[in-house]
Amino acid sequence: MSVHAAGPRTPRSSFSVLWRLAPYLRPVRLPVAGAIGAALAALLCGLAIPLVTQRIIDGPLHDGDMGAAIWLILLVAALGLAEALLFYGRRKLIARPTATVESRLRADLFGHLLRLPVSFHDRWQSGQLLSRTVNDLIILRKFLAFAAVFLFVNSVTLVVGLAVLFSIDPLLAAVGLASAAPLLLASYLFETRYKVAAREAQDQAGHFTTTVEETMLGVRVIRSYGQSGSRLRAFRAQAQRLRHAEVRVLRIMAALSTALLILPELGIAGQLALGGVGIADGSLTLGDLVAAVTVSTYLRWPTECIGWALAETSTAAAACDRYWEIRDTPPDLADPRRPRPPVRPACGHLRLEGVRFTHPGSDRPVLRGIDLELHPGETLALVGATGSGKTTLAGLVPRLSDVTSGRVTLDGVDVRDMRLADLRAVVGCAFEDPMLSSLTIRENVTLGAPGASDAEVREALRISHSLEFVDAFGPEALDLRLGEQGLSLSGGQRQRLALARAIVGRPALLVLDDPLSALDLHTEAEVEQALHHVLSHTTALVVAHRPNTARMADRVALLADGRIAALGTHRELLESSDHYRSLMSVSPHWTAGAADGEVMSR
Ligand SMILES: Nc1ncnc2c1ncn2[C@@H]1O[C@H](COP(=O)(O)OP(=O)(O)OP(=O)(O)O)[C@@H](O)[C@H]1O
Repeated sequence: MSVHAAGPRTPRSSFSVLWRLAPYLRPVRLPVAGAIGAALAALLCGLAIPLVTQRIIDGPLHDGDMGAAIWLILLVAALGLAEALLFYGRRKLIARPTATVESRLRADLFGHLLRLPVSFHDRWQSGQLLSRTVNDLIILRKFLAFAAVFLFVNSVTLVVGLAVLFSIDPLLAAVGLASAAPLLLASYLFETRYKVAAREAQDQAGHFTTTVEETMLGVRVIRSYGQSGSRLRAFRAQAQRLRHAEVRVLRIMAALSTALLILPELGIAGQLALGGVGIADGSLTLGDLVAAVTVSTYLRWPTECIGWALAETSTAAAACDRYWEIRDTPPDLADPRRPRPPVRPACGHLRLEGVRFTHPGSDRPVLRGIDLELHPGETLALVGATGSGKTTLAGLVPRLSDVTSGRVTLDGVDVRDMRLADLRAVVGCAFEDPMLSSLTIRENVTLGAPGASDAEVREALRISHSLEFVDAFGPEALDLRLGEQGLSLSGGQRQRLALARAIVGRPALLVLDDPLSALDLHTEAEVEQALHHVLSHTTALVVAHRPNTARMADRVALLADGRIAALGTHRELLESSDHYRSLMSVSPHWTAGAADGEVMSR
């Protein structure tokens, strides 16, 4: 089970984190600029309304000229309508580019995840990856569509609004400014706390997703061990932690919002008091006071909005940080700079030379110097105690991991010098855990050989003894979509489909990691018989636990203490190696008969 969930990295300012999105915004800069332009135009319309109101009060209304007033009133209505239309235009313009940015970020993240080594996926919780691929990118899209635009536009609104206030009356403007300044300071101070809380809530959401995902995938085990109650308790505890984290975020936001609400009201009250004195001593007109209060009221929303936008910026920065945490992990299984062309036709000549391997994060080498050669067309069974490193060794051939030192060559070419696509076209793999996707049977089988014809698919299904149960699904069986992870099939059926997938492209080299473990002995023997026919033309490295599989091989390599402890035919090893005999559960006096094919159990 994967367990890793990275914490926040060295804190950096929200803006420097979010700046990394710039390359994604560049291609959509025109509609984004259009949306910002529309928002600024809407702001100008909104700010013009109090100035026209001032004119109406101090002009036509003061003089009793209703004819002139009508035109100005119509202008106010037109400005209001234009503001609403521009508001609509902004939303329409920003929707498509931000959705485009979101989908590009997601595609790049997903592509990167597929290039990251198996060891990365072993360490990371799948729920964390899921929540970063889905939730965090939704947060980023919403930030770009709303908060980022509002932050910019409302900052401009505040500056322009204060300038308008100063043009009406400097004293009233100073009162408005005095109420806005502490708000900006408070917003800045809240930002750091908010960012930490937002990051914690996002990490908790990732843990939560992991729990739900693991529970759904392991529902059979949970039910069969009567663990539903304990899983529910664990789920509730996690939901509680998520709730606490989210409540913390909301509390910080509530405190900030309260400050944002109260201070502008106090400012407007101050303006009314001072304005009243000004009108009384004649230094201010009624129109000036109405215009100043209207502008201040108008500025309440941008002020409030800046606080909200800063909080959203913190949330988005935390999501962005989580996104780049994965993108910054280097894919260690990249294509070489100057790939060597694959040998054509491939012979399947495999050599392991001085191969050593230590799992990342471990200090204990699993393989300590493996030298092994598989001649073209040869089948070699790899045998060893559980945990001896058979799967690890088999995974080095298709480069699921790379050797720590030494090298693996295929037809004389180091596999690290080949393009991954070229390598995987030559090497077919089947593992004990047959991962099937929720695709059709045909798509699952032709995963590594997309051009395979129906006849080739059916032949692979026949060899893997899958044809019978596949045909039982009906005439359109190949187009039948499997349930998630192939759960609508039995374990043995899934293994047989995975085997068909490995052999359908007739690869030059097959790597089979105990792919028949879920079959009954009788079916296994039949599949092996059919496989034997295929393997006579193909080089095969077969991880084997059962004597039947080992007996089918031309040679057997015994892996112990990270080295090849014995190499020979099944019969030779039965005679020469106590360790091999004990692994094959054969007593010494059985060896000759066993080698000739008598029944042995695992
Ligand atoms: N991702 C990993 N990180 C650290 N150690 C690992 C990792 N995967 C496997 N190991 C360790 O490497 C060793 C070899 O594991 P491997 O799965 O290759 O053994 P195996 O011979 O195939 O076992 P089995 O027969 O039970 O399938 C084991 O001790 C295992 O605990």
